[in-house]
Amino acid sequence: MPDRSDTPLAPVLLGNEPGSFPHSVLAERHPAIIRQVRESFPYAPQQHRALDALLASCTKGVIEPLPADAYDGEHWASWGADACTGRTWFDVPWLWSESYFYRQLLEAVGYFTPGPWQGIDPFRPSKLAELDSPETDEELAALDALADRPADEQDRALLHGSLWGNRADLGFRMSAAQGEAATSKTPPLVADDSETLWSLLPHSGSATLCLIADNAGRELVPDLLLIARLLTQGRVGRALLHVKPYPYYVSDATHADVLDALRRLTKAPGAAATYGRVLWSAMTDGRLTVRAHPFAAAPLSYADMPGDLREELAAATLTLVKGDLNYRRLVGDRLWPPTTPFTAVTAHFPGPVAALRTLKSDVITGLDARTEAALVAAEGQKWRTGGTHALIQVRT
Ligand SMILES: O=P(O)(O)OC[C@@]1(O)O[C@H](CO)[C@@H](O)[C@@H]1O
Repeated sequence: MPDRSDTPLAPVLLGNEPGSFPHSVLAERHPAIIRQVRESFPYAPQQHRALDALLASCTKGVIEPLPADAYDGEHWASWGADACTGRTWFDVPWLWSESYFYRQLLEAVGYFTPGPWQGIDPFRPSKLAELDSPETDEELAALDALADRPADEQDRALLHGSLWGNRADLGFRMSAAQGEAATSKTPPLVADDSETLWSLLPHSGSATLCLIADNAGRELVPDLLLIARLLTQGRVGRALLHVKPYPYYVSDATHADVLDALRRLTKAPGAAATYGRVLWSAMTDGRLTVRAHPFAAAPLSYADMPGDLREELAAATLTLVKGDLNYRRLVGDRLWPPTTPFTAVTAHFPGPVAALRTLKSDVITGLDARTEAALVAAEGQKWRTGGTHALIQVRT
């Protein structure tokens, strides 16, 4: 396995280059998210004023500190707040800027302030709409036909459901054209280590799986279906589902979203309800546990994870890391040459790890030179951010 120390560090992504994808997220997507949040609930004048102030700060101003009594002030101090405060949002690491934006957005709507708005998720209306959509009905109905297929086909379908479910993230839809297909000249999967993934989960009933979730709604539903399948097939004996401690990156899953998705499954007709019951009983007997570690919303790479989380992930047979943002945190939010070995940039991870991700940002590693050349020849650099390609990468 290539060692991390053999791999020169690539530049950290910043948002200060006009025309770049990170710049467009800070300059266009964040103001659009503030607009969306204003419309999500009848917020009071002081909340609108706080949103005005955040809009001014994040587009034309500098990074402001959290309130002195913020419950997580110490976390943010240890995550680099002092070094970033007073600088523009465009000049600090992009990952830091984005993560802090969501923290300040929740501050503005009173999510952490004792009172009637405490704990009200500004993104819940859009998450619920997605869960209630006809597309979700169709996806769940497809489970009925799947039940008659051979076991390995069912495994594969549910793995791919979880993988491509990552395309359905609500923040991403604000800036990407929907429905674009990968060109016929380039494969939808740019890397596929799924055979290795399955070999790590034999039918022994003894494996522990950690799944680090990404989005709620149409991504979390197939993630839960995959967990149910792995539990019923004995490929996994115990599963830990890691979600965010508070609403984040528009549609990221929280514990409340897990419960909404689970209720959606148990109330559905046909096979979907059976999956729902499997998950319900696994939660009640302790085979499926939901975790919301503060580090899940940290603006840092997983290389910097704290000891308690490291210990938990070290004990897992496999950790499945879902989505684009988690991929950025797994390999480091850097402009790596695409052929940089995935095994080298994930050498820090405490145990076997698999990334399931659709490509929605510039960060990419682990491609072979031929695949990269074919992608560039067909699409320029659009394949990196368009969400039309995906990968399954494993480090054992
Ligand atoms: O993690 P996810 O939901 O797959 O994607 C998150 C995302 O939409 O947000 C970031 C930009 O804000 C990008 O990394 C990525 O495109």
